[in-house]
Amino acid sequence: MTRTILTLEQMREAEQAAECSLGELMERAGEALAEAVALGSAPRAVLVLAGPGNNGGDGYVAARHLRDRGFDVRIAALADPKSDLAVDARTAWDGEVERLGDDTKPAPILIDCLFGTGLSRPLDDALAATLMRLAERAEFTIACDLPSGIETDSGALLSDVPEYDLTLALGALKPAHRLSPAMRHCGQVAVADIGIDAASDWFEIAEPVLPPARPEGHKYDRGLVQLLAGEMPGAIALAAKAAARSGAGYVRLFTSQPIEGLPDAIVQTDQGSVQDERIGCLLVGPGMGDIPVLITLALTAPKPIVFDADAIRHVGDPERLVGHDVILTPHEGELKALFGDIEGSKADRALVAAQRCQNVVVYKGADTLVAAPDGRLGFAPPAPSALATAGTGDVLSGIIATLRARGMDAFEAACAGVWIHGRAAERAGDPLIADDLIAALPDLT
Ligand SMILES: NC(=O)C1=CN([C@@H]2O[C@H](COP(=O)(O)OP(=O)(O)OC[C@H]3O[C@@H](n4cnc5c(N)ncnc54)[C@H](O)[C@@H]3O)[C@@H](O)[C@H]2O)[C@H](O)CC1
Ligand SMILES: [K+]
Repeated sequence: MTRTILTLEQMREAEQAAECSLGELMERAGEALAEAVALGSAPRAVLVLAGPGNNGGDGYVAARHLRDRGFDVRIAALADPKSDLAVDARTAWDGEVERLGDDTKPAPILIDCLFGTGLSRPLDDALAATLMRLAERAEFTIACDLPSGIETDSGALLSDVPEYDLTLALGALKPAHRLSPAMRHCGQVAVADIGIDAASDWFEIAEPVLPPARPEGHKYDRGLVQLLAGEMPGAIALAAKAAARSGAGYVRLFTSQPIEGLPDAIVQTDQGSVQDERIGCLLVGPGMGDIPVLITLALTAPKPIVFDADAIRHVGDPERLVGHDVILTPHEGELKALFGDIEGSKADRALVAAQRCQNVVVYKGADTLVAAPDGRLGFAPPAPSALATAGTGDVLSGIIATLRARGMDAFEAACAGVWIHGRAAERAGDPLIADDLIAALPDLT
């Protein structure tokens, strides 16, 4: 199921538009938090850290529900509640409230309800140190909505942040749950349905529905991926194999020198035209090197194109791509080479890039994003860090080119490719090499 991602502003609007009262939202949030803890542990000692805002309010509610479920609950508060909702939640808790500090004793279960989406500045050093110490001493750590210390829209760490076992996102995912560096601190991320129902163009990329192959179809129905080789054969060979193993009907490589070791089914030729109507998608860039004329050639083709790696660096001006049907797959350095410095969070940068070239941009990294010029933004679910090895990007471009050639729309193909690539990495294990990803593709495509 696709999970919606809401910014701080959208979250506040959604809260106001909710059919129930804000108090009811907080009650559901606290109850969901207690439920999540009870699912993960038999009743035992719990320490709830409560902040001054509504995140703290959720903590008082959760404490009440956990005590009802037989947990031995302590609350340590940073300060008295400031918001009306949090005051009400505090009042409904008839147990003791400790003052949070250096001498706060740890417990096997730690619930962090210090700050959520309202965090506006770094935690004080002493508070951050206390949080780190208590998290280290706990066996099960859970963050309410967000780990405290994280900026919700950018995913930046404003101070030291523990790595939690579980983060319970309230109402919807926030950008920080799927952006680096914050995402690595969230642990497993579950979403609690508290009655907020907001639409957004931002979402977590989910398992794709791939186009079925027609039983009576021929090889061109399954897609002809046309690759243009450049100076270095290794990268384009990986992309070609990935394209073939992702279910392309036909993979053809224009190359002046045959590349050794490729399956015979991948046709290598120095003849042919990018004008061939049967081409489903062109792929240019892996191993291209310094042959920018390949970009000019590809842009004469009347068909969709994937530009990866060196091709991105050689486009020159993003506006050159306007009016063409292109998917760009830059990592950080390539994005900067083509678009220069763009202000804002990674999400902002991805969308600005897509706007400027009027095409789909797959902005790669530990937190890959897929941006469309119309404002849609897909956030990749976490993928193994073992993907940070040479050649994995070539494999991704090969997968995306095949999905595009199989008839998927550019944004859908890019999102699906990113999802499949991440799952292939999970299957390949750690450490992996790019070839291991290719071996995992047939089961996923
Ligand atoms: N969105 C929903 O539908 C619901 C969200 N809930 C929870 O409410 C928080 C957001 O609450 P808010 O009061 O806006 O913010 P916080 O609790 O995160 O903190 C605000 C509070 O803290 C002060 N502050 C900010 N940064 C610092 C700092 N570094 N040091 C000290 N103090 C700081 C700030 O001035 C405010 O006073 C959301 O995440 C959910 O957990 C509700 O449950 C209802 C449903
Ligand atoms: K929190």
